[in-house]
Amino acid sequence: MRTHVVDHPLVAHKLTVLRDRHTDSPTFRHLADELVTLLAYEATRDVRVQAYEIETPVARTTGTALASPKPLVVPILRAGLGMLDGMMRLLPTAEVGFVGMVRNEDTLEASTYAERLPADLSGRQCYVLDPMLATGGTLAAAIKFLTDRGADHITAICLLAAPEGCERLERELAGLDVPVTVVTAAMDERLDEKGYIVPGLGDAGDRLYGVAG
Ligand SMILES: O=P(O)(O)OC[C@H]1O[C@H](OP(=O)(O)OP(=O)(O)O)[C@H](O)[C@@H]1O
Ligand SMILES: O=c1cc[nH]c(=O)[nH]1
Ligand SMILES: [Mg+2]
Repeated sequence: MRTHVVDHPLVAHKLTVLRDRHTDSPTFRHLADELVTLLAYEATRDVRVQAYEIETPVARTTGTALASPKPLVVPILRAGLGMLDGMMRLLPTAEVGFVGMVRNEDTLEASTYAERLPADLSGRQCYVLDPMLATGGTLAAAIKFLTDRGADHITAICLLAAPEGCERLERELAGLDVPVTVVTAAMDERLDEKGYIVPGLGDAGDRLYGVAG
């Protein structure tokens, strides 16, 4: 598994405002949307393309188009939904699948409450959207959903990651022969005793939607 921390002054600034506890939900949603588009630019460097013939006003030429089958974008509900528009801005023709997962705040175990994914994902690139990679339980389970259906290339886009989550993901995906890359705006220090990322930004779903998670 590869982890790519995007190092860009605009990413760092927007993340700073996102973290600020005084940032309200409308601003939080707007910034999360902008950040995802910046991260998606990096995360799609290896999106599959195919040759595509066109005619310019001057001459015929061969360019590229997204290869078929189109990539699948998978927001992990709730908080991943706040990243969907920012991703689709760059991949408007991608297909979207949904997985709803919630972490039990006592056991920190993730469980699935909704899932709408194509049954067969063989040969598909998948872009998983989840703002927080904390213990790694949610993302590990979501990625297994996709590889069990045949996905052969996985990129997770996160706003924040914790070292513990990356290590767990590394362990849980070790035997997998599918390349998995995590693209994140920052690698934070650690998790606290409640499994929250430090310094983090709080509970992403609550920050996005203004209600208790
Ligand atoms: O890496 P983990 O330890 O699994 O934690 C990360 C998950 O925790 C939060 O989800 P939460 O369960 O709060 O649901 P929500 O997205 O609906 O807020 C966040 O949105 C991630 O999905
Ligand atoms: O810091 C954290 C950890 C898990 N989930 C969140 O939303 N925030
Ligand atoms: Mg939450």
